[in-house]
Amino acid sequence: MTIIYGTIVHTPIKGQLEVLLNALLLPGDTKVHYLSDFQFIIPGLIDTHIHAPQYPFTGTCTDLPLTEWLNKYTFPCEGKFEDTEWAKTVYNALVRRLLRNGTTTAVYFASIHLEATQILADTTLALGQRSLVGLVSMDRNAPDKYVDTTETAIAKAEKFIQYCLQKQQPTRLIPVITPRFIPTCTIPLLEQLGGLAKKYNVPVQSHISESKDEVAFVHALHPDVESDTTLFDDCGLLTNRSIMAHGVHLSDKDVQTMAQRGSGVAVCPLSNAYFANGLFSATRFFQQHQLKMGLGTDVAGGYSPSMMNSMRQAVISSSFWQDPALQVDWKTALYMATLGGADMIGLGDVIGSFAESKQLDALMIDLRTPNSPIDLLWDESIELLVEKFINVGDDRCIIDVIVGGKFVTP
Ligand SMILES: Nc1nc2[nH]cnc2c(=O)[nH]1
Ligand SMILES: [Zn+2]
Repeated sequence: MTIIYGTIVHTPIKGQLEVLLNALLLPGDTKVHYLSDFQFIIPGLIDTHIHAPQYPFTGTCTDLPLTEWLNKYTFPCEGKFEDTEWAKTVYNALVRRLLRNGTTTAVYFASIHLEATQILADTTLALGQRSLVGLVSMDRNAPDKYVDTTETAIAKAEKFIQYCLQKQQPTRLIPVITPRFIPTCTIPLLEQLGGLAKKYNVPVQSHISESKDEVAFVHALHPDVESDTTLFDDCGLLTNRSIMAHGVHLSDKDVQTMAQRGSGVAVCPLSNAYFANGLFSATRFFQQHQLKMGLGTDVAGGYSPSMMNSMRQAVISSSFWQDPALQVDWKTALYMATLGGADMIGLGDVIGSFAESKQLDALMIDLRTPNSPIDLLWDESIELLVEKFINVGDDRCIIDVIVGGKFVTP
């Protein structure tokens, strides 16, 4: 058995940091880790929205509006995952990179390929990352080489769900129904995916009211439909396990509907800065509708695979609201990246904060590690140390990564 003794920091209540000087009991070997004054433990970070097959072009190609970006860069890159060797190479690199950056749970969009999506699921299990994985469904408005028919899309989605369920790892590997977004899905496809979500009681993910061009595209396809929200709802895709990315152009009525269904938004502030043509009203939607929310990187629409950059961008972008009451502070960003995200993805009883009844997903942080990006020049309270880590720390400060009580540091 391993005991970690030292400072533990988490956000059990939105906007509030709790610091515990305590001991954590871990199943495993028989060592005692005593943390130094510059080390502390925080919950593992949860990326609630990331596109695994877009990892090769992360950090480039953000020069076009969403629909042009999809056609020029994204669909061609995702299409290459027909090649299973390529999928193994990329997914192995990605999952390691995410673990190194403290992402202990990730909610993935894969591609339309069954084998490559199974490889992503296997890779997360093998490397010890908790994951929710979706095989992408689309049956129109995509290149001929990278699109399914309604029938093949449904058959693949169902096969992938069965593949994951048969692994019997209900808190480790969860299959997700994944209509890409409304423009690439016919209504029969959306309805049948809603049927699968119900049949297997699995989560749903998609993109919702992301950008001006996306909203216009949906309006051109469905002039009589009020919004993405009403169409998803009509197709049975807004459940208490629905994870909808972006939501920058949701109306209050949409948010009310989502909140009533128990659905949540994966807020992706970095990619919103490039594609969304607006700011997400996180604080207002939480206060007025108690909307569930997590944070996502949205790689590669977001240029960074690190959730630290998502947290920072959540704070930075919210500073553009004139009203200080609408801004997001770093503690709230940490909450969204941990317990907020856990609640939204249906794992709030399992991970996201420290409690005896929960599994232990945690990061060991060291601000005095060799090569640390942080110079500590005077005495600072633990709260200031955590704030410094959130704002200027990086993977060099994350010295250990623990999932389910097991060290999975790459
Ligand atoms: N950001 C983003 N939005 C989308 N909408 C449909 N597909 C995508 C995608 O891959 N990334
Ligand atoms: Zn996305």
